[in-house]
Amino acid sequence: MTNAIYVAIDTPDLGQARALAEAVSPHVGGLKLGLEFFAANGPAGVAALSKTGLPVFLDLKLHDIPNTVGKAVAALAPLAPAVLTVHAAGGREMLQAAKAAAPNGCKVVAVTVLTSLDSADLADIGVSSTPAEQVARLADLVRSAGCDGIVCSGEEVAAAASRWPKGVFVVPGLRPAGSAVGDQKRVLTPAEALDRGASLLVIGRPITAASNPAEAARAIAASLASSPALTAGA
Ligand SMILES: O=C(O)c1cc(=O)[nH]c(=O)n1[C@@H]1O[C@H](COP(=O)(O)O)[C@@H](O)[C@H]1O
Repeated sequence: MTNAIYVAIDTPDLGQARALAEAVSPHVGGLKLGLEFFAANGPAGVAALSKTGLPVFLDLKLHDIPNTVGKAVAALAPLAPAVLTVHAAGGREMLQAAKAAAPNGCKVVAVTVLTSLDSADLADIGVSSTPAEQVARLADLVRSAGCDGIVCSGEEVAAAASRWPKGVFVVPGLRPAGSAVGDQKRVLTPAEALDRGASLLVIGRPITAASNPAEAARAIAASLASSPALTAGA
């Protein structure tokens, strides 16, 4: 059975990242390395964490003109990420360029509406749609551009998954009941997100900021064990 949990290793410290990855590895399906880790450690850091043997989700949320994004994805290809993120708002040609440059086996998923945003934040940037409407619109764009899936919150994943049966649905903004929400605004528990159709669960601070990250990861994995969707995974 696939473990759908990808732990977000959000730290600039390579030693700490390696120790965290090793501690939680029995309880997760992969590692998510994002901007904080990449800005400090670059491709060499990604290669170092790949040695844990866990699949690596490289979350750089690329968003630029098509030529630049295509070349950046090509430059990242030797790292053989299992999953790579771009921003759906980069538009169709950018999405096509990213997918065309991605290595075989790499899922290119596009961020729709960040889980740290709500309707008021969307209004601030000139988007009058609700997060649900905007996610649906961008999911259709991402699909028609030939990418593999989207990143959205647990609130939108059921609707998105019903419209795209073969899509990969990455869901961050996850909090076990009672844990601190922090800067996230559209939040669900990991089990709820899995039940609603998430294929991959991105979980950071509920694991990494816990006093015992391995135990936190084990408990979250156990909370998913009764889900009918347990076999879902990237
Ligand atoms: O692409 C992502 O992974 C992502 C998209 C999104 O909309 N929201 C979001 O929180 N993320 C990432 O998911 C992780 C969430 O971390 P925690 O809030 O600590 O669980 C961070 O690494 C974010 O960069």
